[in-house]
Amino acid sequence: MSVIVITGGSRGIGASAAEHIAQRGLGVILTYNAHPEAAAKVVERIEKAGGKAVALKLDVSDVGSFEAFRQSVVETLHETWAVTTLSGLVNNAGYGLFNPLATVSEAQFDGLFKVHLKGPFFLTQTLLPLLAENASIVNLTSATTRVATAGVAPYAAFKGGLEVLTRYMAKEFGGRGIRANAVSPGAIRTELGGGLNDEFEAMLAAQTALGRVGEPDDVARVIAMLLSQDSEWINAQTLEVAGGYII
Ligand SMILES: NC(=O)C1=CN([C@@H]2O[C@H](COP(=O)(O)OP(=O)(O)OC[C@H]3O[C@@H](n4cnc5c(N)ncnc54)[C@H](O)[C@@H]3O)[C@@H](O)[C@H]2O)C=CC1
Ligand SMILES: CC(C)c1ccc(C(=O)O)c(O)c1O
Repeated sequence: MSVIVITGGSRGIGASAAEHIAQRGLGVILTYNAHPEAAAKVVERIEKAGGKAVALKLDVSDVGSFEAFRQSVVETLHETWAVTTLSGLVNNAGYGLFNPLATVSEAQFDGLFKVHLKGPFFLTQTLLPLLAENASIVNLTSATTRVATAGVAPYAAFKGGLEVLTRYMAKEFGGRGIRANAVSPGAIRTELGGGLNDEFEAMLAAQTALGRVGEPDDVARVIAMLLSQDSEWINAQTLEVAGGYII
C-alpha cells in the first residue's frame, strides 16, 4: 500500500487533494493545525468513498515538533497500513497576508517565512528517511512568484524560495529515485486570506484565459497526478495551475 503525507489537509486545496489522492487508491495521512473536527470530516468523506486516511496534528511553523511528528507517522504507517515507508509528501499548509512592503512587520515576515519556506525545508528533511525509492514530493507555491502582486511580497518571495528549493530537492534526492515538483496555483476559491469577494473574483476571471477563478479540485487533480506513476518522468518542475492567468 502506498501512503502519502499532506500538510494542511483539513480544508481548501489540501482537503480536496487528500480526497483525490485517496480515490486513486493511496493511503493518506493528512495533517491539521487548529481544526481537528474539520480534519475528521475529511477522513470520514474519504472512508465513506472506500479509502483510508488518518489525521495527525502538525504545526508546520514549529520545527521543534517535527521529530515527534515523524514518530507518529512511523506508528501510524505500522498500525494502519502495516508498511514502513511513505510514497509521497505534499507541503501544502499555508496562509495569506495582505500588507504592502512598506508596512510589513518583522513578526509578519517571520510568520510567513516559517510556514512557507522553513517548515517545508525541515519537514522534508525530517521525513526523508521514511520516503521510499520513487517517492514524489509536491510543494505548493503560487502564481504570485511570476506575477508581481502588490501586497503579498514576503509570501511571494518565500514561495519563490520554495520553487528554488524544489529544484534542489530534485537534484539531491534524485539518486534515491525521489522526484520533487512544485504546483503553482493562481487564485483559487478557498478561505485563504479571507476568501474572494465578488468584485475581486470578476476582475481575476477577466484576467484569466479560461474566464474564471480556480476551484480546489482544479489543483487537487494535478497534485494527485504528480504523486502517481503517470508523472514518473516529470521532475524538478514548477507547474502553474491557473487557467492561463495574465499570459
Ligand atoms: N487559494 C489560493 O488562491 C492559492 C493558494 N496557494 C497555496 O495553496 C496552499 C493551500 O492553500 P488553500 O487551500 O488555498 O488555503 P486554506 O486556508 O483553505 O488552507 C490552508 C491550510 O493550511 C493550514 N495551515 C496554515 N498554517 C498552518 C500551520 N502553521 N501549520 C499547519 N497547517 C497550517 C490551515 O489550517 C489550512 O488547513 C497554501 O500553501 C497556499 O499558499 C497558492 C496559490 C493560490
Ligand atoms: C494575483 C492573484 C489575485 C493571486 C492572489 C493570491 C495568490 C496566492 O495566495 O497565492 C495567487 O496565487 C494569486 O494568483
